[in-house]
Amino acid sequence: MRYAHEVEKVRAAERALMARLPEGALMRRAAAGLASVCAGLLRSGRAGVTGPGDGVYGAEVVLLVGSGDNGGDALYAGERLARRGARVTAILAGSKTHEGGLAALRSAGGRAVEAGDGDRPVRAIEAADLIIDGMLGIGGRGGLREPYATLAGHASCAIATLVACDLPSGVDADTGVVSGAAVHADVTVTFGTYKPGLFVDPGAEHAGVVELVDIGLGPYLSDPDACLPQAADVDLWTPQAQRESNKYRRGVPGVLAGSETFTGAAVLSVGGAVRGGAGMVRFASARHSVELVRHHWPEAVTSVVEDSLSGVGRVNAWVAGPGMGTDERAETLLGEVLATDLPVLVDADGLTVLTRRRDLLGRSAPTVLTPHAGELARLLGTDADQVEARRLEHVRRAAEELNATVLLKGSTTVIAEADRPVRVNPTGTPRLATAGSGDVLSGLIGAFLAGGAAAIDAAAAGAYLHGLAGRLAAAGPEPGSDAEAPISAQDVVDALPAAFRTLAG
Ligand SMILES: NC(=O)C1=CN([C@@H]2O[C@H](COP(=O)(O)OP(=O)(O)OC[C@H]3O[C@@H](n4cnc5c(N)ncnc54)[C@H](OP(=O)(O)O)[C@@H]3O)[C@@H](O)[C@H]2O)[C@@H](O)CC1
Ligand SMILES: [K+]
Repeated sequence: MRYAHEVEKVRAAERALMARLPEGALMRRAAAGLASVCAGLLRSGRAGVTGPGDGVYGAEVVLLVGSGDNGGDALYAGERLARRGARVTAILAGSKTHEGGLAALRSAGGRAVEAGDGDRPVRAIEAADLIIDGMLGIGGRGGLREPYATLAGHASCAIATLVACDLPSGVDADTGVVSGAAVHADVTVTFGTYKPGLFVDPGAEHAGVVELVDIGLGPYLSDPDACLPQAADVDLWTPQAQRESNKYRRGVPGVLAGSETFTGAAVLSVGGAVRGGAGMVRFASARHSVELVRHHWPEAVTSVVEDSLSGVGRVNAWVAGPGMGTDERAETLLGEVLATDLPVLVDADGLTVLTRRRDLLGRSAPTVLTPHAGELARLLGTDADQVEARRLEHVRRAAEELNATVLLKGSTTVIAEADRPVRVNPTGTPRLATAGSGDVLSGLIGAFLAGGAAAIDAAAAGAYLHGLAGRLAAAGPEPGSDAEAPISAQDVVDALPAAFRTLAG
């Protein structure tokens, strides 16, 4: 798991640690880590001069330097690279410049130009092998002002490898929100702890590959605000098929989905549950949906239901909502599911019913809600645009107000439960924005809930494997190829076994 802390907590830890260290020591640690990553990039030939040598000697390095300590880090890192023979040019963009850092760079042979000095900054950026973005770090607020915005544009278009110091300038550290221009980095070297904005789009997408440099903040950091699960975590959260396990031990999800008119959602949701490792899936719906599910998934045990689930048989968790409609019948059946003391996942039409029946959420068993931005906006009585713009804030609020584990789908899927760090899913792909993809996710999470996983673990594992299956389906079987193709929700179902296999690897 990777853990992220908001700015306020980073600052508090920084103060506590700084009180024990000589002045400037922390900045020098950060700069040493930054310089070391940059030297590694130059050495590997990913950036800069190729041929014999260490890749640093003779490399053209440009520093974009802002007025705060982020600029200071960049200047001290530039000093280190200059001492190893790099030709370092600092472009001074702030109203003031970190004096110690600038003096150190100059003493190592580096030079400085003002951002407003004609075309010299642009020429330096165009000639660079590697650019360090030291304009703004955790002190940045709102959209980038000039000349930062213009420099961010030039640097992001340059052929040089672009390394962001602590975080890409223009990305909000706590939320990942980008308002206007921002640096689009290849690599971000972040200090002490990850920042939530590096996990969540559009910030995540601007950060590129993120490298964490340990500067000793760890013991002084309080609880994290967000975390990014890794394959090993997901492996722990997915119920393992023990050798002795029979189909009941692995857990039986019940899927309440589809209707006389809408059948596709039901087929896909059951598909997610079957491929999620459920020993057996019980499916309850209107006759037409039942017929289609029996045809596609003979392994499901089906029941035609009207206005009661009494004949469905024993289940360990419920998935309710995909394609089930929003009429009175749907409301009655959803009410019956939520009145049980079993874990329940509610998705799609089920969420629409909940907008008018919030009272159904007054339960003590685990509840997982899987809305997209529009559905969450309706549940919270706000606009979808607001939810999209501030996803972390809204998912946290929803978990508190709705008494549930809330998984907000989208460019970055985020999962919240009261009093816990938000889990951010690292595996999504825009290719998953396709009809029926969410239905697959609901069944998959349902399988994990039925297998005994805690609600937040089931949701995070489901999002991870679903995203990975989407990526694998889009990439196809060609190893090492970057080519991708559009995918259908059924392709995601079919790629789930391959996604599971990567966990073992
Ligand atoms: N925490 C740690 O443990 C460590 C932290 N370290 C480093 O310190 C960094 C934080 O430094 P910091 O506090 O000086 O803030 P920083 O990001 O450089 O910028 C502040 C300046 O930006 C300006 N400004 C703001 N918004 C703007 C905008 N939209 N557009 C344009 N300008 C804008 C604002 O100017 P003002 O609005 O006041 O005029 C203010 O002067 C941190 O990210 C890390 O790199 C390491 O050295 C060691 C360990
Ligand atoms: K930066």
